[in-house]
Amino acid sequence: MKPPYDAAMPLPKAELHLHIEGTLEPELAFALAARNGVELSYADTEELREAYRFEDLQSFLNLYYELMAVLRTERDFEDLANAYLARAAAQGVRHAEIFFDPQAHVARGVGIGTVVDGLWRALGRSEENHGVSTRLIMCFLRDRSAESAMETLDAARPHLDRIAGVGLDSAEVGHPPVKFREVYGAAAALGLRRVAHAGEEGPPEYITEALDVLGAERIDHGLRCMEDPALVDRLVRDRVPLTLCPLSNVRLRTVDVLADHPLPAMLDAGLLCTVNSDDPAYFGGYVGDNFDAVRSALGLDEDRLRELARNSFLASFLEDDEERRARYLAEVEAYEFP
Ligand code: HPA
Ligand SMILES: [Zn+2]
Repeated sequence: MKPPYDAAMPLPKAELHLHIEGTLEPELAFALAARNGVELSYADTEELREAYRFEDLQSFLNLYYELMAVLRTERDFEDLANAYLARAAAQGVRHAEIFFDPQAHVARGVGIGTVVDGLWRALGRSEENHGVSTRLIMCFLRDRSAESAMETLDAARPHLDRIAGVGLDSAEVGHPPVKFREVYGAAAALGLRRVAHAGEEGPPEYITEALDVLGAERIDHGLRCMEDPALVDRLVRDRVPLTLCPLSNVRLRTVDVLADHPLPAMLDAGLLCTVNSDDPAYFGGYVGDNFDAVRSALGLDEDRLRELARNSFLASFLEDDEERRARYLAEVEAYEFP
């Protein structure tokens, strides 16, 4: 068992926006390809890394879905999750709420049971092995049909004891939240928490819809709320958390350069912002790297960094374990910057 708090650790934080498939590092992709006899269309890790030049969300998603072909067995998902948890722990992550994309696996003939059981082999022992508490959030792919989302929720029923909530990801524009009204209603009736990607590439109206139609409790990204002052007022008033991913925004060209990122303006506006890594293997850094990058590019001071860490625990789904949340928050307040 790891000690609960070590002053030599980085700033304690929760990670709330992390796609487990987006933690597939090139080295692990090649190792799993070899283990499973899967042919990749890249000669080596260097050639694969060359492909990590994205124009937008879709160009990233194309590679993200392609590389998933190497994930086939429970052990693959276990190894993937353990690799992430070890890296996250080293960057101060104490709690992680982890997305996974079952439809992308089921479409390749890998059942949802393989995915959940495999991930759980790592997550179920994460506290002992990594000192990180976890939750699992099942995402629906918004560029697939509403019927497919509902089938996915049905297929997940035997596994709901290990799934804390549902989310919505993949290609945003043209796939408004309203498309998923029914499945979110069904998820709520099953007692699942609800989050949704909105306002990454899509317009501010998608954020409003995610709140009003889907009952989203957190907005993933939400960057484009800044185009609508009335929406910002609402998000501030209702303390709706936003899970921002600064390095992702630069890599997917939502923001030109990190120095132009609206995070400082969003914090000044009183928004409950958190900093996360999204797909760290693809976007050049894990959550601690995102903290370091915004610290240097945006000149955030220690009070702001502590606020971001505090927000991450306030925004987390730890309502079922308030004692733990209080412990994490105390660690944030006690943290001494080096
Ligand atoms: O950043 C993202 N946005 C939308 N869908 C995703 N699926 C993985 N990463 C992302
Ligand atoms: Zn995301």
